[in-house]
Amino acid sequence: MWYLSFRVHCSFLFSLTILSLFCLVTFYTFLWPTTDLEPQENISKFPKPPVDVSFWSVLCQENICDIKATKTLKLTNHASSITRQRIDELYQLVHRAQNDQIDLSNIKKSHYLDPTWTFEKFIEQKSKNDTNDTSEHDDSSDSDSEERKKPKLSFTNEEKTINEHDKKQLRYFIHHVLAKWKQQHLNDTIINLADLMHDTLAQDDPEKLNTTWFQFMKTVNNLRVYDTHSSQFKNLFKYLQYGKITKANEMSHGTQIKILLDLPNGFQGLLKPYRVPRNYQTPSDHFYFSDIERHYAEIAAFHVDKILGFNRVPPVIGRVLNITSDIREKATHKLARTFFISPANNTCFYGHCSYYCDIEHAVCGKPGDQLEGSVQVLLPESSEIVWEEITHPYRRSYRASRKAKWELNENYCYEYIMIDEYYHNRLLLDMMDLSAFDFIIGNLDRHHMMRISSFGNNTALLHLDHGRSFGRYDDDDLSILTPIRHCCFFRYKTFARLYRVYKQGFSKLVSNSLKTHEGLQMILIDEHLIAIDRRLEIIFAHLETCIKTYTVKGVMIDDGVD
Ligand SMILES: Nc1ncnc2c1ncn2[C@@H]1O[C@H](COP(=O)(O)OP(=O)(O)OP(=O)(O)O)[C@@H](O)[C@H]1O
Ligand SMILES: [Mn+2]
Repeated sequence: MWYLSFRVHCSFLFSLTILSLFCLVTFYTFLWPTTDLEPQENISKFPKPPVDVSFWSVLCQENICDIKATKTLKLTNHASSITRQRIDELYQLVHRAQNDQIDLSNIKKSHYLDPTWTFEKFIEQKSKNDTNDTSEHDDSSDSDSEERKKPKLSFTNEEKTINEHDKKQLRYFIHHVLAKWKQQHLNDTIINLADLMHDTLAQDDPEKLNTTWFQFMKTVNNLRVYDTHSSQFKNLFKYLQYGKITKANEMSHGTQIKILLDLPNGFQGLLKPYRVPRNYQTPSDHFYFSDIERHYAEIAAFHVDKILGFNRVPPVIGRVLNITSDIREKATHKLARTFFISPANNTCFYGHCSYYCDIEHAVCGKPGDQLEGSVQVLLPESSEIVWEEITHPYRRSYRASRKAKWELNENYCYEYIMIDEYYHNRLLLDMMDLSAFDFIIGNLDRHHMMRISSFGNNTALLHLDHGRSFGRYDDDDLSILTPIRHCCFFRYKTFARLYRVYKQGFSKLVSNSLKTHEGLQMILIDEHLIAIDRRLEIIFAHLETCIKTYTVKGVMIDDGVD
């Protein structure tokens, strides 16, 4: 009996040992991987250097308010070469010069630095060498068919480039021409889109005259595309953000997916869907022309333009859509055919376009049917409202193997822009404004400039298409400032506005504007906010260099445009 009890005890102890061993092994097997993760979690608490988020990995992230996407290291402010004090001094210099302007428009030829120099004679003399040489000026491989005839200017072998004397005279001539332009347009009446469309609508579609859309069109004029103080501006966002979508159609222009939404009360919106998260950085081996468009960049660009006081970006707001009820069920047959259910059971579509419109780069609802996007008010185009598309003279080559002319010629502004009468009006300084704006938002993709020619000569450039801006926050692409660096002309009024936002804290203003007026979260991560402050200083540094070379009055121009 004792022996039996001893054996039972032994086998019990034995089983207990085996069980404990089993538990220990199981414990380690299951626990090891978790404890293995712990150090990684700890590491992730430390700031990592900013790295490229690859296109493939980011597509797997959720596309609603992806603020959870790994936050990267806050960059320390890169020093620009200019101090706060110097920027203040520059402002004083510019301000004084502006109050002390002479009326250049009434100055006769005798006041030219060289009274024998005239623009006509200069062109005539230079054109002599040009007659047979067409290849030199044919930039058609860079651009789509350019209908406008550009002036031709070439130089003899002995004189490879424009000489210093002619450059000086040409600069003076530009000041003179823009002063004259200011005089001619000082009393221009402001024209709005509603007035341009009124008569035709009254005849063909009188009901449209009573829509909120028509009311908004009254605030889109030749100088700016909205008025922040108007009730129309405030109302507009309700339609873009919440208006019931009645039709979803693909927009045929452009190279990436964009959906035209029919909204209530006559509005139409241009939807750019979520593609990548806020901390996406364009891979450094990607060219600007293959960069994927970002909905948050469209939204951020609108706010930056508004804070800078240009008011040239048609209003945009973020919207959370239901991919099925807002898009699929309202889609045209052509668009609807590209919808499918992904292996993760999400509704997706890819549409038709030349970049990223395939099943590998589909736009998917996630989580569930939800999809974020930017919705921009669509401005009309009709027989009364004619748009003008100007090939940007500083456009990039859009080829990996080729550089554009402006990249190889430091005198490009003198030889191609200043001599071209097409720029002898507000367009020249609108282009400088655009250069500053594009530099701030990091937009390399300004292939064309758009304006509404039905407004006449005094028509502002519209700032459209910023889907490829905010591509990098750790790099400032100085080449975007080439028009300013080459031409060294800038508007007094723009300078004053840049300085005002600089003093008030540029990124703070942008970030407040986003917080107050934008529904989507964290449109610009801190790294981008730091970058825009830094870039504003770099613009001042560029202007300082221009001023050192050409004096304040040689650089700053008042063409009457606010
Ligand atoms: N808000 C708007 N109102 C009216 N027309 C617009 C608006 N936004 C864009 N467009 C028109 O649609 C065209 C294409 O839009 P957008 O440039 O945004 O597309 P994209 O795919 O980026 O084009 P690309 O690849 O050629 O740069 C513009 O050039 C302009 O003519
Ligand atoms: Mn584009």
